[in-house]
Amino acid sequence: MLRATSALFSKASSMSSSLAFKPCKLALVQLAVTADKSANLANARAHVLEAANNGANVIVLPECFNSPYGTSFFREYSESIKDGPSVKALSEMAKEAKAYLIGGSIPERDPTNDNIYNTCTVYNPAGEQIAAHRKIHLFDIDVPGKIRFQESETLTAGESLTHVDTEYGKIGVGICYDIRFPEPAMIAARKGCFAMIYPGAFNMVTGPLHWELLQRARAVDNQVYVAACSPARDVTAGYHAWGHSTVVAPTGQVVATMEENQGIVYADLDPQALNDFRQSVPLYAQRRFDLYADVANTKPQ
Ligand SMILES: NC(=O)CCC(=O)C(=O)O
Repeated sequence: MLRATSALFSKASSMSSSLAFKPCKLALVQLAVTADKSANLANARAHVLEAANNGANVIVLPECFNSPYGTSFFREYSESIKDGPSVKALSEMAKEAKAYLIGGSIPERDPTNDNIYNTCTVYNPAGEQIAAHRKIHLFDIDVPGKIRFQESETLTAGESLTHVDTEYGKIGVGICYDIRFPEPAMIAARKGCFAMIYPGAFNMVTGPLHWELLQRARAVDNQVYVAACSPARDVTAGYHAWGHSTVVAPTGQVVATMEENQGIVYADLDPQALNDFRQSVPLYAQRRFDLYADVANTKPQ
């Protein structure tokens, strides 16, 4: 499904923030993930090359694409992001595809402290690892009778925000539950990122409620592109991913999405559309940080 960004926002005015970035084609690979790590890597490679053959310049894989998603699997599947088999495969894929690769996430074991992180590594078209984002908000929820998941049983949270320079412009990266927190997306946008990209794996309870809503919220709040890339749903697995990998425009409109099966969704990211909307609705010139700069020091009551 592809919908064009509305022409409603094509008028320019002078009070705005405009971003210089180059158009690019984004591909989200909604991968079918199994318990076989090598098979997952081979499947990822085939889909990354397919996306590149179809003209994608920036290709995204899902959260936990090389391992089943579950706290009992993270340590068993974990590996180093310096020289483990998954990062080697990702680097080769990016090089072969001649595209930027936002490599979903993998369970990372840090050999210096034995901690396990949920980590997204990013590669340039030469296959060089140019960033690593460790999920900063761990997915710990308990919806009685519906879903309880506690990443913190085995994972450690990351400690930094991630903004990646590419030849198309700067991209902010988060992982799944990170999207629930507006602040990292806002900071990324203010630092000049034109897109926030989230490998993610929502579930059958919160997916229908919030997956698209959160992407649209982060996009419209910050007037940036937002994309979230899920694994395909596997009803035989312990965790049933929602699927529905989606791209949202800076207007808040869904420009590309899909259902729950394995596949690739594409979207053209266009600086003109972003800048036109920022000129029509000039939030960046209108913000009142004099009234709400202190939000981080305001304790919830
Ligand atoms: N893998 C995750 O972080 C899942 C997040 C999720 O489902 C949510 O509701 O938030």
